[in-house]
Amino acid sequence: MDVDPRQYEHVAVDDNDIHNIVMSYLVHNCFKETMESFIASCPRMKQPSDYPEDMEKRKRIFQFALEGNALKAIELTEQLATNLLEKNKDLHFDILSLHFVELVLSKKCTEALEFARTKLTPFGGEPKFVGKLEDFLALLAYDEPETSPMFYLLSSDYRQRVAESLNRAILAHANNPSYTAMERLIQQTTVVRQCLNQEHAMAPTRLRLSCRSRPKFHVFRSAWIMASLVSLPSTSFFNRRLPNDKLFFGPLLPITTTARTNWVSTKFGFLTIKSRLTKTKESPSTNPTTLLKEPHKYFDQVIITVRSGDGGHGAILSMPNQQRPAGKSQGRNETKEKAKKKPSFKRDFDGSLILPLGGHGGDVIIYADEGKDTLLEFHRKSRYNAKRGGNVDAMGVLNSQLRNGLAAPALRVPVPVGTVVKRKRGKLLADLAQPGDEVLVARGGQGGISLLEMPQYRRKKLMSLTTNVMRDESDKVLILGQPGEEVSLELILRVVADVGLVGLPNAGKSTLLAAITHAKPDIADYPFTTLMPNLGRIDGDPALGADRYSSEATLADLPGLIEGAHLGKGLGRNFLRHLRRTRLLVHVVDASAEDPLNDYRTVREELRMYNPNYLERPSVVVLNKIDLPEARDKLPYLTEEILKIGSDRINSEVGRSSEDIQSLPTEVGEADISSSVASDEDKMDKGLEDYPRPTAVVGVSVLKGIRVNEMLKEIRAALRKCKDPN
Ligand SMILES: Nc1nc2c(ncn2[C@@H]2O[C@H](COP(=O)(O)OP(=O)(O)OP(=O)(O)O)[C@@H](O)[C@H]2O)c(=O)[nH]1
Ligand SMILES: [Mg+2]
Repeated sequence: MDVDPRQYEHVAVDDNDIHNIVMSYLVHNCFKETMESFIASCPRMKQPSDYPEDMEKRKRIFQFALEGNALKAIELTEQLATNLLEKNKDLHFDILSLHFVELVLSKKCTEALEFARTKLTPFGGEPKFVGKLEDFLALLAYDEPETSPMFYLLSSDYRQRVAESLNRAILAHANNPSYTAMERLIQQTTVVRQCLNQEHAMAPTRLRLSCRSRPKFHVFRSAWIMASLVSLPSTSFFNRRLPNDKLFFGPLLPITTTARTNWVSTKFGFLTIKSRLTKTKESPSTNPTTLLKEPHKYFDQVIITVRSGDGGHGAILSMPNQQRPAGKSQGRNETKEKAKKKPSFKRDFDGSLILPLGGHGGDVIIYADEGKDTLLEFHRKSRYNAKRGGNVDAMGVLNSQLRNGLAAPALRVPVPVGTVVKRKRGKLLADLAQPGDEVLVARGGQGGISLLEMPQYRRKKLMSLTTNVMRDESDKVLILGQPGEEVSLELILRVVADVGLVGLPNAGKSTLLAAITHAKPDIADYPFTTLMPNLGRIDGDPALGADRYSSEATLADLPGLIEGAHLGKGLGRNFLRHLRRTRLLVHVVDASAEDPLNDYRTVREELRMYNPNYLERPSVVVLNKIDLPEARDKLPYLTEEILKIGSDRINSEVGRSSEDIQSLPTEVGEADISSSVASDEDKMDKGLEDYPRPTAVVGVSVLKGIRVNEMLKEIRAALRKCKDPN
C-alpha cells in the first residue's frame, strides 16, 4: 500500500469525528458564540460540562494572562480551580513571573525588585527555580531589557505560552482533556512524519506502507489531512506544546523521543519501510568512507565552527543586617566580641567594596602542532565549544567568603604546522607556519559583575563607599556573563617544506624521499600511490660544518601530476598549492619510461598552468631508475636535452621571493583563482623555454642507491643558492 494519502480518498471520514474535533477546539479556546452556533447546526452535539459560567471565567483568565494581568488571572484561577496553583508550583511561578515582567516593562524597577523578593525568591529554595530566577532578575540590569539576552521573557510568545499552560491546567483540573483533538492529530502527524523521515534517511528509498489495519491507517490519514488543512508549521507547534523530551500522543501515555520509533510501530502496527529508489545525498565531508577513499580532497581544507565560552553570571547580593539590638551596651567585653564578628568585606584601595565577578568564558585558540599532518579529523568533528565561566555562588547576602566565578580554561585546538586560519569567506587571521604558533580565534565572554541591592535609606551612604553599587534604576550594569563568540573558520593547510618533489605518477618520488630521509611513505608500482603529501627531513651538508648551511631542510613528496592536472585530471590541482611555500623543486623523471623528455615537459607545463611562479624557482632534475638498462642508455641524451629547455636568465626571485611570502595572506583561499588569473598573461606569452633551466640534472637510482650522494649534493647546493643568491 502506498504512503500517499491521495490513494485513499475513497475512504470515508465519519462526520461525527470531524464534529468532535471542531467542538473540542472551540471548547478548549472558549469560543462561546461560535460553539453555540455550531451546536445549533449539529443537534447531535452536546454542550460541554463547564458551559457556560466556567468557560466564561476560563476565557477571562486566559485573557488576563495574555495581557500580563497576572494577579487578576491568579485571583480568578483560585476561584475556579482551588489549590491548583498551590499544587502546580511551576505554573504558579510562571504566572507570577508575568506580573514581574509587566513591572519591568513599565520601568517600575523598584516595585519589580520588591515583587521578586517577596513573591518569586521564595521559589529559590528549589534548585530548579534558581536559574529561572536569575534570568528574570537579570532583566533589571538592563536599560533596555528588550535588547538583553533575556528578551524572550518579555515577548508575547512567552505570555501566550504561560496562558496556554494555565488554560490546560484548569481544564485538566476539571477532568477535561487538556489538549484539543486537533492538537493531538497534529502531534500524531508530526511523529509519523518524523519516523518516516528517520527511516527514509536510514534506508533511503521510496517509502511504502503496508497497512495491516485499515481503521488504524484511517487515523493516520485523518492526521495527515488535518495537518494539511490547518497548514500549521507542525514541527514548531509540536515543539512548543510539548514539554522537553516528552510526546503526548492521542489519549495515550507520554513517551520519550528515544522510544518514539518503536512506539509508533507498535501502536500503529503498520509501518513497513522498504527501500528502492532515491539515495539521500550525504555530505562528503562527514562521511567517513568518503574521507577514507578520497583523503586528498579533504586533507588540506576544512570549515569548522568554534564557540568560546559564555562568561559566568554575577549575583545580586544584599548587605547583611548589621543593626544593633535595642538596649544599652552590655559591657566592654561584649562590644569587643561584636567588633570581632563584624564582617570584613573585601575593599579596594579607595575603600570601595569589591564584589565578586562571574568567571571568564573559555577562549578558543588554534595552534600549530608538529604531531598533526592533515586536517582530515576536522571533517569528522567540525564544532569546538569552549566551556563557560563559573557563576558567582548563587544569590544571597554579601559576605567576605564570596569568590569570583571560576574562569574556564581556553580550548586549544591543534592543527598541522603550515595551517592558514581564515574567517569563513572573510579575512585572514593567521598563518601558523612555525610549530607552536597560535591564534586566538574566539574570545570567551566576560564574566558578569555582581550587584548590591539595598534599602533606599542606606543607598546614599553606601554609594559613597563603593563604586560597584547599583546607583539608580537607569544604571547599566552587567550582571549576566557576556555570551561567547561563535565563528566559522576556514582552515587551509599549506605544507611547510623547503623542497617540493614533483613528477609523474610512478616516477619514484616516494622512493626518493624514503632513500634520503626517515620518512616511510607508501611505495608501489601503480600510479597515485601517494594521495597526500609526505614530509621528510634531510640533514644539512656535513662537509660545511655547523654553519648556517648545515641546517636541515624539509622535503615534501607530492602526489603524481598528469597532463591536465591543473584542470582537475588525476588527483587534480588541489595539492599543487602545497608547492607555494617551497624554495626548491626537485623534478623526478622516470628515465626508463617511453618518452622521459615529454614526461618532463608535461609536468613543467602543468606547473606553469597552475602558477608560473613555480617555474621561476630553482629546480634540480633527477633522472631516476638508471639501474635499468633502458634508462642508463638514454641518460647522456636526456641530460643534454633537458638542460636545453629553459633560459640562462638568473631567477628574479630566488626560492620564495619576499613578494611571494608577503602576498600569501591575500591569496589564501582565493589562491588558486588569483594565481590562475594573475598568470593568464604569462601563460599566453611565455613558453617553457622562457623560464630558468634547472640548476642540475642528475641520473640516479634511488631504489638501488646509485649516485644518491651526488643527487644530495646538488640538492644542497641548490638550497644554498636559494638562501644566499650571492
Ligand atoms: N628499478 C627501479 N625502480 C624504482 C626506482 N625508484 C622507484 N622505483 C619503483 O617505481 C615504482 C613507483 O615508485 P614510487 O616511489 O611509489 O613512485 P611515486 O612517484 O611516488 O608514485 P606516485 O605516488 O604514484 O606518484 C615502485 O615500484 C618503485 O619500487 C629505481 O630507482 N629503480
Ligand atoms: Mg608516491
